Amino acid sequence: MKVHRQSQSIIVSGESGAGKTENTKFILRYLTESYGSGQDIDERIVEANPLLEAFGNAKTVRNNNSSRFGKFVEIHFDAKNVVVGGFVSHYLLEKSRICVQGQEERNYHIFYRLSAGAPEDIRKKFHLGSPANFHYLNRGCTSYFSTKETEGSIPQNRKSPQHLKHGSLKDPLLDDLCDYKRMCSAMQRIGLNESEKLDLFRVVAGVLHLGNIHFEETGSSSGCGLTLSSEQCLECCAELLGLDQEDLCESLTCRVMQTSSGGSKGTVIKVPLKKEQAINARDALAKAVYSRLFDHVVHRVNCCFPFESSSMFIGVLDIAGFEYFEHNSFEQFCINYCNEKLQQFFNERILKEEQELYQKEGLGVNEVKYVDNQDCIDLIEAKTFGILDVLDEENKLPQASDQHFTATVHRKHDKHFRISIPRKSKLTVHRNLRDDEGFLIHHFAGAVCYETSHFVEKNNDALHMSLECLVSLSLDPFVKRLFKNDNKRNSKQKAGKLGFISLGNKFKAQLNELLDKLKSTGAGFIRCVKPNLKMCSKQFEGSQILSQLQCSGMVSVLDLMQGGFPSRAPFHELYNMYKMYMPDSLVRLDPRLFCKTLFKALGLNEKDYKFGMTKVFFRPGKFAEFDRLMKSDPEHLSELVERVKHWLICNRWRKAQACSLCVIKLKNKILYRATACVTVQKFIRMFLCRKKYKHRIEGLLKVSGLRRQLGQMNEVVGTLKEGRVEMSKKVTNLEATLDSLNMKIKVISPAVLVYSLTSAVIFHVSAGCESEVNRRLGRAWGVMDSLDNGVWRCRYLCGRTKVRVFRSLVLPVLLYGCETWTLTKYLR
Ligand SMILES: Nc1ncnc2c1ncn2[C@@H]1O[C@H](COP(=O)(O)OP(=O)(O)OP(=O)(O)O)[C@@H](O)[C@H]1O
Repeated sequence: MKVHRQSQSIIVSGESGAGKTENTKFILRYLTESYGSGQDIDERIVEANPLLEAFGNAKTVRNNNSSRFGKFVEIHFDAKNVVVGGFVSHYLLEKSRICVQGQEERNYHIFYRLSAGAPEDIRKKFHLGSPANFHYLNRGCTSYFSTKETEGSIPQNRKSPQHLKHGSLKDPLLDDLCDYKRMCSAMQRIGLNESEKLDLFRVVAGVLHLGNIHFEETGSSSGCGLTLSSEQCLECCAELLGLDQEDLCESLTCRVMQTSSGGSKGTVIKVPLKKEQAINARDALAKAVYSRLFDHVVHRVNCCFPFESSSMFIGVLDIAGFEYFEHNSFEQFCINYCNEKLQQFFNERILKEEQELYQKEGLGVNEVKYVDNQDCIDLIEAKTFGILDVLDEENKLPQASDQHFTATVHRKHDKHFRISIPRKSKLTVHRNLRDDEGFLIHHFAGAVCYETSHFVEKNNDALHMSLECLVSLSLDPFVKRLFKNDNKRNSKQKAGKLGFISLGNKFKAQLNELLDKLKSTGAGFIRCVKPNLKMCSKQFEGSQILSQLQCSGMVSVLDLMQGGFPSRAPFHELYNMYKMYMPDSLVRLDPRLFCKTLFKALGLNEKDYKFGMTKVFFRPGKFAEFDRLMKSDPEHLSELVERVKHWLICNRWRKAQACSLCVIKLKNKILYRATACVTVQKFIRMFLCRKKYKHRIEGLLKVSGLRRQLGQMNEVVGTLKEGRVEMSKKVTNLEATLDSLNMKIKVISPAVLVYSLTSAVIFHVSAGCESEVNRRLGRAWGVMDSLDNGVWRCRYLCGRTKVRVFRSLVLPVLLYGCETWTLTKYLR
């Protein structure tokens, strides 16, 4: 960012448990500690993590501290590269976990940390107990993470029977009791006051009690009612969420409908819900409340490091990698879609753009093939036909069903090679699915079979109107605020109809916004690789590691790296970075020559770098090596400068000798084919006509013996065609010439290139007294180097032979335009 003056992003990716979050934390800490303002804003950015992790991370079978949401953390800097603030965007919190988890998994950490660590008064106030007492926790793992030291500090009545029987969970980085304290101090440090903290805890407890409300068929009607034991939970939940107890009960067991036709149009009626429907309503409410709470936590965190303006930012993206389980649902579908997009970005940035750059700069690196996944992205996100839009259409149908949606997807894409029916899966468990129960997508990283049951439900982010009204009119100002925007939407939503907010398309929009942002920055990638599935250190399972590298496109990248040059810098940037270490005589050099001279003098291995048209490219790690050499101690530096000077002179001399030989050889080789020719003599004569330059050029010709050499050159330039020489292009200064060469090389003929260069040199060498000639000489050699560029490009235009012609045309001019003794002086 400092060098390129451009915002940067770092995309950290990998499987669950590979280390994305840990590494993201290292990056954030590094940036804030190295470039922080020394004020508490730096600390706040780092301290936001324990809070976000408490609400958004959970124990899964793959990772004890798995982030169940994606985040993009931007650290903003001012013009002096000092941290001024931060901003966190979050993506796709896994909502299903709030209500149910796998047997060995847990709900979000906050539930357990609160149970294990909250002081007795909070515990009583929020009616908390052991995790085993809560329906939303007790179907998964109910044990706490603890260590030997903290195990004794957790009161027995807070531990579940599972914890008491099997002991606590162990992880060097997790401890629910300590983490509770850490989270509280993080809250304090980032500026949350006591009442804000309690608001968060109260809603968390409210969700737990909501889950304990159970229903039973009433028998008398088709509806259901609360079980007897649930009355107490209803009371707790209503109290904690600021709801009226009766309203809550009614909203969970009935749905308000408004008749839309007939004489009774507009009449509001209550339709009792069946037990299953009531359970769904309860879970939907719990998910909505918790996810709003999470949105609020992120929002609140963002308020802790505000900034008015910033010059640039470095963003770190930590988002779940490609996922494939035995059973894959809408969550995996979204996350894999996201990974397809990120992979495409990676391909474009690392492989496509890189190769295009190599080609443009003429490095001659072999092409690396990679799979373009645009077709898979289109399959998911294309308008009308894409799976996301098909799903939205299904959601809008009066009788939406997962089977109908699946059948439509298969019908619309029956010939698409990326999608097939579950029967085509290699796994038996998928082959047992009916055609309308799932689809198999061939992702860049492998085939994944998605089971489509609940896709329609999961794609809808809206709550039933009765429930939305209930919470958005809560007596608790905090809960009310969580649902503030919904209140406005309610007034527009028709009673009885489940409003529809497409989660899939919301995610698509978020993702496209994120990608636009990433594309506007310089991007770096960190691929985390999980060494084994056992969550233990120092064990490396080769085949698993290899498959992760293949999935993430690393194999193609390594191919490219092997033949490529991952670090690069434009000549002028290197020039600006190192000119302060060099004496004036070298600073006067053209940036390209300056760099070349340095590299040669330093004795860098020529395999480690390459000169392109505008940049110098390095093999991995070589730029750092070079930088270290340049920034070494002053004694070493002065020795280096002497070496640079010596190399420069020797090289010029060698070039001069080589070019003389070249001219003589060419003289004997080249056939004169052109009919209408313009000779060098002709254009020299034209310059002589211009009074302004006449005496200088004449003088120069005398001194340098150029005239004799020109005689030889006349023969050489037989290939220049008069009609293509653009005499009108007056070369006014060297830089302009080079600019115009770089810009116009593709449209002008090689003849013009030679003409422009030659004339530029004559102009400049002849532009002043002897010392000026010497000074200009440095520049003139710059032309030579630029000509090397020209030579490369010309290779494409007209082949090697003519390229040599160009070199030999210009070199003698340069050679005899300088005073030989200045060269030989150094050589001696
Ligand atoms: N650099 C590290 N040093 C020590 N332990 C690490 C490091 N990176 C990862 N780990 C271990 O691996 C575990 C998983 O890491 P992390 O939570 O960062 O994975 P993740 O890729 O973010 O997973 P998910 O996608 O599930 O969130 C950590 O809890 C820690 O135990």
